[in-house]
Amino acid sequence: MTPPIEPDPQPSPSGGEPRPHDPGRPASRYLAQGVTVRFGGLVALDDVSLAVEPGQVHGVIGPNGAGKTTLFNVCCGFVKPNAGSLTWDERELNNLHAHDLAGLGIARTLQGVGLFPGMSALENVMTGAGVRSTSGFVSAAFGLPRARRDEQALQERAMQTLSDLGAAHLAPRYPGMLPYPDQKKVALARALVSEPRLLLLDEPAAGLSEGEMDELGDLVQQLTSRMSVLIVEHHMDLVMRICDQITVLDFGQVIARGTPAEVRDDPKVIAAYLGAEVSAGEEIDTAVLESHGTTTKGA
Ligand SMILES: Nc1ncnc2c1ncn2[C@@H]1O[C@H](COP(=O)(O)OP(=O)(O)OP(=O)(O)O)[C@@H](O)[C@H]1O
Repeated sequence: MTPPIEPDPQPSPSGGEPRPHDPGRPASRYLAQGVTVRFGGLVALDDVSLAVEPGQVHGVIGPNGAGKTTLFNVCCGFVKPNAGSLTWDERELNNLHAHDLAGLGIARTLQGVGLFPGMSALENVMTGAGVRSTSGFVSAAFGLPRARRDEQALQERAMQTLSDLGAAHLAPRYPGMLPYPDQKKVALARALVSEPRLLLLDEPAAGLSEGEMDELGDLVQQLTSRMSVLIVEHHMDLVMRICDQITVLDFGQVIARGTPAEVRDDPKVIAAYLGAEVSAGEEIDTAVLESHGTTTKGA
């Protein structure tokens, strides 16, 4: 049986090593409870629950078609579940829409980077922070001083965010001119510029080289001092390295949850990836995982 979600557990940090105490640490918990999604006769998610604990990285994995993207889409308001609830800041998110996220302190990146082609990288990043602009529509429309000051501050913050990702040089360039990994950096900067408290990442490592993936992993771990992270990802090495907790889906159901070590050694997880029962305790053969819809570092 899948272990139940504990009422309010202490964070269980990656690899069992306690994270250093940080007074500015995030305090909110993101909960999905009993989420069910049907597409016609197909049950894509069946009573799925997960908890993203404050300041943790929570991974969602599973073979192809397991329901990972559907769960991600529910968490960011793209798909309305047939049953179940989402809770954030101890408040139930009834009828969540994607456009509500920014106001809730939640940001996301998608599989397709979705940058605006007619805007520079810097302008794209600035769009991610629109909600934090304090000047009203009228002052913006008439170019009043307050709007100009806001615009200036926003531009500086967007530049700083790009710079933090080592991407300041991309600022004036247009997405169509950028290689895919750089487009992903800009998309990540656009999510981070709003200073979210929860970051939802859908396959952020897709299309990245081994070195870029290492960099991404380090970055995500650094972000946990300011935010919690939910990540859907195929690259097993990355997931195992950076996640504190992992939820494993198969055929729309949670088949396991726990630390990377717990999940890696779970016979149900191994069987789901291999499509057959194998002996408990056997290491997941990463080459086999690859051929079952899960890629490893550098794949
Ligand atoms: N909009 C949709 N309409 C109908 N069926 C859908 C829709 N979206 C997903 N599905 C089905 O729901 C199931 C779960 O799909 P989902 O994309 O969530 O899985 P996944 O784990 O993300 O797969 P992958 O790793 O291949 O991206 C699949 O059987 C898929 O075909």
